[in-house]
Amino acid sequence: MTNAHDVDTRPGRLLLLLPLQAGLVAALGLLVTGPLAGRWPLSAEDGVNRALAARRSVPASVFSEAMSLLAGTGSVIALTLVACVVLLCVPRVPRWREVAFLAGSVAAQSAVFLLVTLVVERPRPDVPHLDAAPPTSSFPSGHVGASMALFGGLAVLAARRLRGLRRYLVVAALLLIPLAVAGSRVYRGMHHPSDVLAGLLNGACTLLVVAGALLLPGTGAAPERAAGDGPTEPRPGPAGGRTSSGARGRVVVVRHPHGCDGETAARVRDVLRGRGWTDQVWVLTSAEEPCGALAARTAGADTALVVVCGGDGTVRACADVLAGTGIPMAIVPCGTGNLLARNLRLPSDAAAALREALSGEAVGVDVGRISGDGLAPTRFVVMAGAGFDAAMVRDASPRLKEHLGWAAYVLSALRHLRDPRMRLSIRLDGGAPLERRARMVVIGNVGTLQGGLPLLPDARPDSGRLDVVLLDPRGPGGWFAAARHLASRGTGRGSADGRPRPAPGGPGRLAAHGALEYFSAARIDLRLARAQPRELDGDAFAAGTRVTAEVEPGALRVCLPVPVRTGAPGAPGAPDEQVTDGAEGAAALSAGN
Ligand SMILES: Nc1ncnc2c1ncn2[C@@H]1O[C@H](COP(=O)(O)OP(=O)(O)OP(=O)(O)O)[C@@H](O)[C@H]1O
Repeated sequence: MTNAHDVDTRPGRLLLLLPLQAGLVAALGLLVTGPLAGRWPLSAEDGVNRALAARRSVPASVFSEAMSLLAGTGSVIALTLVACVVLLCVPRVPRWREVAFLAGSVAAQSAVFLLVTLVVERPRPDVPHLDAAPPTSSFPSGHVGASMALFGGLAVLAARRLRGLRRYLVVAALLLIPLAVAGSRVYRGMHHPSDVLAGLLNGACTLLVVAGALLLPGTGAAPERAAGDGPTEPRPGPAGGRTSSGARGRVVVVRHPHGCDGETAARVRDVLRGRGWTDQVWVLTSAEEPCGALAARTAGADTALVVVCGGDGTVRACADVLAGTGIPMAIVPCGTGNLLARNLRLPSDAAAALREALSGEAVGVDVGRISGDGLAPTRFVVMAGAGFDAAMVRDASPRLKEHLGWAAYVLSALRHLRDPRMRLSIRLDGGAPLERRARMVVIGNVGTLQGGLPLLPDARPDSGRLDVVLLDPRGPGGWFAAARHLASRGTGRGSADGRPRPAPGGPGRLAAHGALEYFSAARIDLRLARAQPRELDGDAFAAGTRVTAEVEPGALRVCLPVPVRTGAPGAPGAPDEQVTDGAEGAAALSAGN
């Protein structure tokens, strides 16, 4: 549990470690030049310098000169300035905190270095020098310390931003630079090996201290605000009136650590504090507990709001706990698909979504309750599926998801285009079973996929019903017709076959030459002839033959911005054209109208 109040003073306290660090490096320098001088391994250092000086070559000298130039004072200042300008101008939201970290690390390292050289005096190695020797002590190496602060600092930022293989490659490449500078300085006869080790140590310690002060979530550094951010004063919000002391109640923040990185978490924390939610309890999700300890945190406690920082899987797991409790949920989209957030028209930026949600109203949204063989009763908020889409979800590579986002699902889908059709029977609201063949069956609470593709054009999160689509394309022509139908609905262009018509001999509505069949019901019972892969809100579940889904109208209170738009975005003439304002609109959605 982390309380925002507990961490306010940490940055100041951590920066106090810098003088301590200067003292330690200076003490090390005094040891190296005093009692330890002449003892192994320091006694071997002159030999190393002499051996390198004796083996100098043109390529090595050119390389070492380039490295020394790169780590020179002028280059480090210029590169730091460029990096800071890039951090401020290139991302959508200026990265003030990262700028402060980088510039602060470079400046703090130099300050510690200068302080140490006031105390420690060590002559340069007794070999020919390839550079003019600066007046400072040989211990520690300023070039190496500066390059560690700058390139090591960039490595820290890259490690926070990048994912997968790219992260390791970039971080390794950046960390190699100070090592190459260290070797170059010894090669050029400018430093003993222990000088460059002390430079590396000084740079690394500076990074640790400054990162601890400025980058860790909850360090209480100046809030980072996007352009157009609202005022920081607490405003009327979706839930949880103020206590007598003026503060709001407790907010539990559920954080999927992979999707919601440290910086996003810090922005979420800042937005919440700016809106008066100072009593924050943070819980982390895990593969085994996709909503962390949310149930324990909300059981019996006075939780006024739950903020979910994750993708649809995390939102689903939290919704399963919160449905029916009345505790409102705010969604901070941090996943790959974020389909519920998209369908509810929340901004894709995490902090912006939270700000808008907190400025709006908590309204009732339907959830689906689902069970089956090997599927313990649980809930979903987006879509549940069996067949093609579940196989696609199951086989999407996590690594590709990290690099390509939802395009990874498209690649996975291509592998399953030729999967065999399923035989199934479907019962709607306890009616007679309908026998069908299909490649995929999807039951949806909302209907729009990535790119505005309306898989279930009539689905609305407040309809009090669930929508169903069966996909049964025959051959490439069928797939093309289905794709064209969905795409034309997505862009608002109707096709000749675009109008769904009643299915002959059943309650469904056919479209795309019969490749798509739509239903709607409050309860759906599915029987599959053979065990099929199944998915809930983008997470694969065990294969099985039975699925029962039932709607729980308005069971989940979700904080939505006002004006409230309802319906499937992108569907022409569909409810997404409706825009209602303020509390009235929220109330209408809440009532499932
Ligand atoms: N700390 C964790 N480490 C590994 N897996 C986790 C962790 N926390 C949650 N998970 C798993 O992540 C899945 C939920 O991920 P989530 O849906 O939030 O992200 P996503 O798949 O990227 O987003 P989306 O569903 O929007 O595409 C669950 O299957 C859960 O078991």
